[in-house]
Amino acid sequence: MSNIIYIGYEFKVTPLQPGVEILIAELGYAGFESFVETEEGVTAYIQKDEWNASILDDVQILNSEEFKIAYEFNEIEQTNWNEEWEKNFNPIIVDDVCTVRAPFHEKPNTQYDIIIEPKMSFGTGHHETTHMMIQYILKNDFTNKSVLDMGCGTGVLAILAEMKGAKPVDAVDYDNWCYLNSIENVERNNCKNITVIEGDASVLSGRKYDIIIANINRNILLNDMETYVSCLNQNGLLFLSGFYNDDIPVIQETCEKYLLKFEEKLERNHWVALKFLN
Ligand SMILES: C[S@@+](CC[C@H](N)C(=O)[O-])C[C@H]1O[C@@H](n2cnc3c(N)ncnc32)[C@H](O)[C@@H]1O
Repeated sequence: MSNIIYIGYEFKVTPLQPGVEILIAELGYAGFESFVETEEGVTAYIQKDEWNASILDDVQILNSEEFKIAYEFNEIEQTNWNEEWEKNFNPIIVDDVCTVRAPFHEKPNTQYDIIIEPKMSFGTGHHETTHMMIQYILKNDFTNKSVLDMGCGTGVLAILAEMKGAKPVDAVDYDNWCYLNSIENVERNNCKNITVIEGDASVLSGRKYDIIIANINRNILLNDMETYVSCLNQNGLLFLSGFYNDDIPVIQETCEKYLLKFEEKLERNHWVALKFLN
């Protein structure tokens, strides 16, 4: 990884909160991979290969009158992500029962302890959508269920699914770096029932699952919904996240078109996660 070129954006944000929190969420969905909070705002990183000149066009907070945001960007060669993460990645605890932490953090007392070497993949539990998907996995029965984690990022949701008794579990991501990072994290957590697959919805043909978890984004979910539903067993569950409250009608309408039944909504900071029954 050491020779990958990144573009680093240094944002100065006033007022700092909730400006930085909203900005990070929006940048994550624009394709930025990692964030380091600073005294004045946040520095966000994206691989040069993923960057384009209109990368910030959909980041709405930049046009908001509530926040003053200035930025500059530079090309950088980042060589020591571990050191960066060690300084900036705190463990998170979900509902007092599940900790997501890095290998260098102390072992917690929670029932579930997930160790993630986050490097550059989305999925440390810090994002609202990951947090809500963890909550869904914690409160639903995964024992002996076949599970698909679509858009697995670090593999965190697949790992928790296995810890909750799911098997077999497929973890799919189209990003090569996420694919490799998920394999590492699956091994690090001694998971035995997870297969990590590199690809998009086209790799799903012919596969069947009792539960599908997909934390991606509105457009990919809408685009691939038909495929997901075709892979879902009767009475199977579909958990979706990666979109905002405002997106619920279009997501729900698409799910209902494929005869899924809406069951539950979770919400954090305008982000939502939905549960559907087949
Ligand atoms: C929002 S992150 C979620 C990561 C993790 N599941 C979590 O909950 O934290 C979305 C992930 O989906 C992957 N992704 C985006 N579009 C995809 C597609 N069409 N097929 C497979 N993976 C995709 C991205 O590479 C990214 O890792």
